[in-house]
Amino acid sequence: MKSWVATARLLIGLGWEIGPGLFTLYTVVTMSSFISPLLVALGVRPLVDGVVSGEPRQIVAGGIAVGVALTFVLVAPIGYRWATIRMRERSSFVAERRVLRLAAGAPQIQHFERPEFLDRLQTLRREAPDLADSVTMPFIGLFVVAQLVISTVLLADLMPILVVLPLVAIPSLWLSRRAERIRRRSELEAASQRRLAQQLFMLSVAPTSAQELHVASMGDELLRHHRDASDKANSIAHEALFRSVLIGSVGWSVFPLAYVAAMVLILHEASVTPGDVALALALAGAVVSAANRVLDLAGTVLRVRTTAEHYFWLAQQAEEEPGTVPTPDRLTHGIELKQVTFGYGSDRLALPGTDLFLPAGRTVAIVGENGAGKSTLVKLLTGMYRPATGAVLVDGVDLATMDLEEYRQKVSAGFQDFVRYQLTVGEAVAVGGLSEPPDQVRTALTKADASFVDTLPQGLDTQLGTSWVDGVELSGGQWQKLAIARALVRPAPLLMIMDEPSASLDPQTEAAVFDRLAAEARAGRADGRITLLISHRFSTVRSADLIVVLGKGLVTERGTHDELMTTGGTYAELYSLQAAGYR
Ligand SMILES: Nc1ncnc2c1ncn2[C@@H]1O[C@H](COP(=O)(O)OP(=O)(O)OP(=O)(O)O)[C@@H](O)[C@H]1O
Repeated sequence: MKSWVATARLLIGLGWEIGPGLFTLYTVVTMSSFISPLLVALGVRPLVDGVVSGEPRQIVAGGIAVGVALTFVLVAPIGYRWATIRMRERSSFVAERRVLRLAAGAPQIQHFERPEFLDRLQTLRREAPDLADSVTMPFIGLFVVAQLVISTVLLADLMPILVVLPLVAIPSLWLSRRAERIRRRSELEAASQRRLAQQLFMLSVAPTSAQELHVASMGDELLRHHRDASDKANSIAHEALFRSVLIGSVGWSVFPLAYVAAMVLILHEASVTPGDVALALALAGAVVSAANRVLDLAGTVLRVRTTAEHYFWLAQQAEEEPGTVPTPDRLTHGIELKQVTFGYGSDRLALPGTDLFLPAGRTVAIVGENGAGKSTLVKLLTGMYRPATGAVLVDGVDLATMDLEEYRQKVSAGFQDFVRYQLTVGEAVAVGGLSEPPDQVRTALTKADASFVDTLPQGLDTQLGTSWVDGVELSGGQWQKLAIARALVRPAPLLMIMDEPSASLDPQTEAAVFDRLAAEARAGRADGRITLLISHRFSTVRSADLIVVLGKGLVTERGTHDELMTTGGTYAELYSLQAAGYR
């Protein structure tokens, strides 16, 4: 029952978000289409009996009811069509926004790693328009039930035994539920194949992958995989649809047969008046219309509830008790990982009980081979992921207890797999700190050595991305400079993370950017700012206050460049190897 109420609340909330006026109008015109058959049934008995007995009051009352009903029949469809078109225009966007909020609004992103989350998200995305189309369902449901009850009372008034007629619908409803369960299972089974087909489609049409695909002539191969994935998804869905339609049809063939039997019973009754017969016939319309609605609704209600269940499930995964401990304005001690374990679901832990101390006011560089766990460390330090055991302590306070929204306002990060925002240049940088004043964008671009922006057709207002008519495409290094600028928009973060920020930069630019980052780090020293650099290029990390070597998620060496060179471990070996390459 609780989930029905929650579904009804979700639908009404969606309707309200689409627009209170439109929602109300849509509800009224939809419900008015139910009134007419009942009014006809109610009006026709006094009308016919009045005509037979010559009673004018009965004729007038019946005539008014039938007249009003006919007016509804004529006017309601016009309003209904208009309101439906307007609702459709808006509803899919509103539903899509709800899904977006679920996907993007969570404080952490850990759930994105789980296939079940992605499958449900895919299913919800496909079915969200259904949800938005059904916003009036809670009211319609009540109305249809009322219509059925009134029709039943009127039938019972004619002949008490007919009160059992609606009960005939129970087995049909039960079979409908079974049919819906089959469909729901198949949707989830097919979701991963649909997701695969969608990914292949996006890969084939994305300009970023077009070059590699064409050089390798992978078009036909991708098409084949796309066909396989969509065929698998379709065959799962078709088989389930066939079974559910079969079960549903068997269920609903019982009801019309029962009604025909009831009509025969009424006509055999000796005391019936002509008005009674007219009422029974008119009620056939009302009951059949109500039964049809119930039939439609039963399917829709179950389908919508299934969709709503995905929504609630996803909301539950993304939701968590927000921490309340405020983030300090400056760091005095530092950030510490204490016996942190973390894995992505496989048996192997990316961080198998890691201890690491990042002292306040220092620049710390982390180096290590591919897969050593450097980026995973960043995910935990930014609070995107939570340790399975152990803790990340910020000046001694467990990050899990802190207000993550506030903490992230004080963290800046540039990532190796940065986003190429198809916005204007100014916007693509400003998203790094939306609450910062606009002139910070210019300052950040200068720090990131992104003077190329001044040569673009509209400077900061230049649209980025070739999918726009006047959009400009940048080189890999220019995109990366924008990503670095984005990370520098916040002038005074507590933690500044640069995860492989210079892979696409030429050596001079890289040196210039690192000089500026070092100056930034010095400027933030008094506030205890920690600058964390992750790089495979050892020349860029040698000036860091502390260098940490990570191996299989554990700290294997730590010290300054000179100390590590003297020790003669992995760092010294790799540094010498890289340095020799440049000689
Ligand atoms: N999203 C993921 N799902 C599953 N496993 C992952 C995921 N991301 C990383 N891993 C695994 O976690 C381990 C650490 O990966 P991580 O990306 O942190 O390494 P890294 O040191 O940053 O590597 P690189 O230098 O190649 O960027 C690796 O074994 C990797 O396979």
